[in-house]
Amino acid sequence: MSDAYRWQWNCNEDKDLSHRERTIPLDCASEIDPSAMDVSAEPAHSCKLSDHGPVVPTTPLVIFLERIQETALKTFGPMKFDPKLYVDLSLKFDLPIVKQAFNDLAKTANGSVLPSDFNDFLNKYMNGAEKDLEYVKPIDFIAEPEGFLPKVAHQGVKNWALEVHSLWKNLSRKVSDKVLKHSELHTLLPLKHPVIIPGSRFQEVYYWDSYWVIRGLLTSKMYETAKGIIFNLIDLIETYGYVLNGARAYYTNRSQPPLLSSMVIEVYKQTHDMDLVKKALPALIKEHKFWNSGIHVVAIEDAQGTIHNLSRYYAMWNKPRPESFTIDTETAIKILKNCEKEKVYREIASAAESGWDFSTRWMKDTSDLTTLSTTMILPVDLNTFIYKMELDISFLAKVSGKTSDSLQFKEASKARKKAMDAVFWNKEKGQWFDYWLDPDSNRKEDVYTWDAKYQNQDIFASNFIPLWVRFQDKTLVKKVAQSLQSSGLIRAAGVATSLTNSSQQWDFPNGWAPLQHMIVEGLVLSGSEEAKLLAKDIAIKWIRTNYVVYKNKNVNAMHEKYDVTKCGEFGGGGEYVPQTGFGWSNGVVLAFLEEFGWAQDLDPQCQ
Ligand SMILES: OC[C@H]1O[C@H](O[C@H]2O[C@H](CO)[C@@H](O)[C@H](O)[C@H]2O)[C@H](O)[C@@H](O)[C@@H]1O
Repeated sequence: MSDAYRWQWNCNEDKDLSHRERTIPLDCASEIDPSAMDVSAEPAHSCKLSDHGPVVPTTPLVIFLERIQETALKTFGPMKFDPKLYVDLSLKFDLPIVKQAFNDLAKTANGSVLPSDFNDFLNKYMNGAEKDLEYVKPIDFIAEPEGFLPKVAHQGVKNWALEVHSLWKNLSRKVSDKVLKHSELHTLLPLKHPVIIPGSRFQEVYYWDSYWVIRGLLTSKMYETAKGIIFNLIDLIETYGYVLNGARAYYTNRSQPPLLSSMVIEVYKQTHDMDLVKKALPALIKEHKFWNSGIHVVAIEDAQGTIHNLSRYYAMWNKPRPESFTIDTETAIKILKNCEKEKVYREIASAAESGWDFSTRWMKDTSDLTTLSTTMILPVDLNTFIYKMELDISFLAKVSGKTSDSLQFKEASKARKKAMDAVFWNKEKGQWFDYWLDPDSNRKEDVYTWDAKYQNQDIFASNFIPLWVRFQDKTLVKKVAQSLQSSGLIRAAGVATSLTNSSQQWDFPNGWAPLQHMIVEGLVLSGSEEAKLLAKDIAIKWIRTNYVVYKNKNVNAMHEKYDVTKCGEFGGGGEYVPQTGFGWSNGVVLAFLEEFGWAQDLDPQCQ
């Protein structure tokens, strides 16, 4: 990346704004003197690693709610404190009125308020997140759809599956008219179509979660609801140029694992809806450009001298994440220089963009979050998703009669496959490894030089995600399946995320529904009998643990993640308490039951 390009990002700072309010538009001009733009007021050379990259503007409401969040922490204390709650509040009056009332509150020297005064203020001037959304029964929900899970013979499992299916009603919402009319008072974004939320603290749509929600909805024969979700995501691309992490004003500075094309393909396979395809295609092409230009793309020269392009996560943000403002501020407290803090904040936000927030996968020191280096890693899974996006766009363009687009994306997919083979694939180990970009590596201009020593050979479930798309090659699948079996990831209740117990949620001993699903589906699609048996074994373990937790924990709830070391335990770790609901877990259980069924004599209890 050339310095000329870097400076474009530091060109439009508004000096009248507070440090927190300064933002750098993506398309600002490049003539301004870069040294005048340094927010940290520290010379760049004094920073060990300084931040580079665009910053998407945030809204005055988000900035105000961050102050509310900080005050709430000081007032109520850290016990059971969830910072997200405060950036999800909406205003009952215009921002200047609410700001004034907040400024008028009597505060102690450390910024806390008498709890009763703060509660009165919140009640008088704010609404809770639940007021922004209305429960809505999905138009295509039927208590027992015709042809529902024909392969499930066990009555107990069938009844449970029907309960899971009925959870779509609990998770279905419509953005309220108040939000549509006065969006400036709400951080919830005004989506037109009904949504399915993950559940609990996640009361808004999430990008990659939606793929597994849709897989479940298809099993539930809820095609219209599935299409509505896709249309909302397309609207986000039309507005922002990419799908946001989630449908909140504070998520506009990053995306999430790009799976929209996969959603469109799955719905198209079931409905053959050409209108959907025609609407989706231009948006998908726009999204492809987002992931393959600017900061998201990296050039790397392989051992044979061929130059490849691969993509990386790179959030357009260098401050604490608003939904975790107090947490990120605390994490970076030991970093003294602003320029280095901004770098840490960008790495944190980029890890959130990866969907794996947080994981030792992105950390130099597995016990220290300030060593997150997300933007310096070429991730195997992201490039698998973009490879799939290229194949999907090629297919969708073909069925729409757009032959030249179809050929162009076919070529792009071939180039990425070659790049993934050259950079990630490790023949000896039978896995694809993330590649760490070494800033000091022998680099010619903007091109990194590949070196085997920068493949991260630690074991993560993501090392096996290409199986999901690369299932055509039977010999390769066999090798990868053997490597998976001996990796140590397959445990009593499913596939672990990694082998490192770091207390981060995207690490051992947690297992996540999307990871189980992509690995299992990849093994099934391979057509190899051995791989299929392994897939079935993982799916049965996963279904059992979901079933037993649901039945035995007295709450009849599906969880966000599970502890895969023991059947019947939900997961933990990370920065918030375990959540229930839960969109993608429901989707994956239904998709597995559709694929594998459940025999009458197969006990769903832990063995
Ligand atoms: O509030 C902290 C973080 O929460 C989200 O991440 C987690 O939940 C998402 C919704 O289920 C899921 O998509 C993600 O993989 C989880 O790690 C959110 O996406 C983050 O941006 C946010 O900082």
